[in-house]
Amino acid sequence: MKHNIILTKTGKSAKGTIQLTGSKSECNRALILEALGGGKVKVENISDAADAVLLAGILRKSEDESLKSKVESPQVVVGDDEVHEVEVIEDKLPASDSELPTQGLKTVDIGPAGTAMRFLTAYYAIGDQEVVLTGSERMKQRPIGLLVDALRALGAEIDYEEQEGYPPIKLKGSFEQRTRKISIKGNISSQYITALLLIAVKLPFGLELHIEGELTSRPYVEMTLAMLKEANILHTWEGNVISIPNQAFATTSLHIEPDWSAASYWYSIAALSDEAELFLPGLRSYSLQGDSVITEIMANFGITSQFKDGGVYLTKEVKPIGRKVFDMKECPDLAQTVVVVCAALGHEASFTGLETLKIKETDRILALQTELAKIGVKLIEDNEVYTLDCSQKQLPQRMFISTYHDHRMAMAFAPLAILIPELEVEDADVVEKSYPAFWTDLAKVGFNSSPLTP
Ligand SMILES: O=C(O)C1=C[C@@H](OP(=O)(O)O)[C@@H](O)[C@H](O)C1
Ligand SMILES: C=C(OP(=O)(O)O)C(=O)O
Repeated sequence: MKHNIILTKTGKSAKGTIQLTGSKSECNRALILEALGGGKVKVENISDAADAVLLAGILRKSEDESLKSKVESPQVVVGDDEVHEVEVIEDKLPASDSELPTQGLKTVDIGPAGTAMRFLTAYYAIGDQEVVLTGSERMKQRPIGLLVDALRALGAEIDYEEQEGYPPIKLKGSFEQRTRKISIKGNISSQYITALLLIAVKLPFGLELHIEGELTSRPYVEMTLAMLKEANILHTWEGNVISIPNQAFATTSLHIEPDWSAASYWYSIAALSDEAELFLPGLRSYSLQGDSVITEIMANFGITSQFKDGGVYLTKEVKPIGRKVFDMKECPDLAQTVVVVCAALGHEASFTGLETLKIKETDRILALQTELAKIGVKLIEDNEVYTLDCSQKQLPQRMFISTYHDHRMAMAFAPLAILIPELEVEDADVVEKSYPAFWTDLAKVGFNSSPLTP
């Protein structure tokens, strides 16, 4: 059932301390490494993001007490209308200390979790059990063909259950490595590349991965290699070739940093407020997450980020907005945040690097265009450059935001409640995918969200 809320905000200042949950991206990688690590890799500060909790439930022992409250339920609601079930044979989940998946799952429903879908595809491809991997209706429209082709070239047997190139897929559990050298296009999703890099160390002959053409979302590949390095897995990256030999994991604890993509909504709140004094504990200036670039982007909107006391302080100074062009290729998950802030402030900026947005939780370009039209703002494409036209901008007294099963649509538009007296947000639970505490955190700085009774 979808729950809409009415969001209002008292005053135009935002002051408070917000403890963000762990990074979904870091956590998903850490969980795969934990599962492959033969008991050597531990994960600290697991994220509350529903996508990560779901992945943990699939990969970890069900008797793991520390996770029990989060993973025990056989059904996980993950931000859309569907309830995704993790189906288990023999009532047993694969043990975290198993080196490769050897028993257990028959059908795994990963819901809307794209990163987890891609990582599990590689993980099960080299295992020895037959697994059907499926997901939400949207997941069945998100391409996986390039990753499947790469895994098949390595020696995996994978079939499509419905549409060629898309989930659901059947992984046969009969891997025999044919080659160590494969190539993959880099401009569709970096998640395919990360998926291959995560399993590389388990390939008997290792991996030599050639990235063809442009690499999108590059910081996510760097995050993967940095986390592998924390587990003592070494690599070389020369030109467009990344090589990882077969190696053993060292005993490691991977500590998950707070989520910088989630932090971006606090920057947006600060940017739309007259006054802001926010503290986000745990965030450091050096981060594995490329989305920490939000500090630089938001400096253009008068937001100062000061790193001290083990976190970041945000303050706001009203000043003219400097930058006109924003390239989002390395930080696609920030695109909605920055586009909405510019639109709300009537700043006619241009955006590049938005190509991958069409294949995420929804077609984010179309979703942005549709919702921004409600405040009279256009997002116009010309040769892959998207420019805001704010000439007809008009903020209404009440606005309804459609969220399209996309957590980032809800979170990017929510700060508009600072400027619009009543904001109705569709399907508020959609935020659970990456930031379940979003609405309760907003309440700490004067937002009020009340459920809309049908
Ligand atoms: O590897 C990751 O953790 C992610 C990579 C990015 O995807 P693409 O590489 O498909 O752009 C990003 O949008 C996603 O939210 C998380
Ligand atoms: C694109 C995203 O996630 P995923 O691809 O993991 O579904 C996201 O969190 O914005």
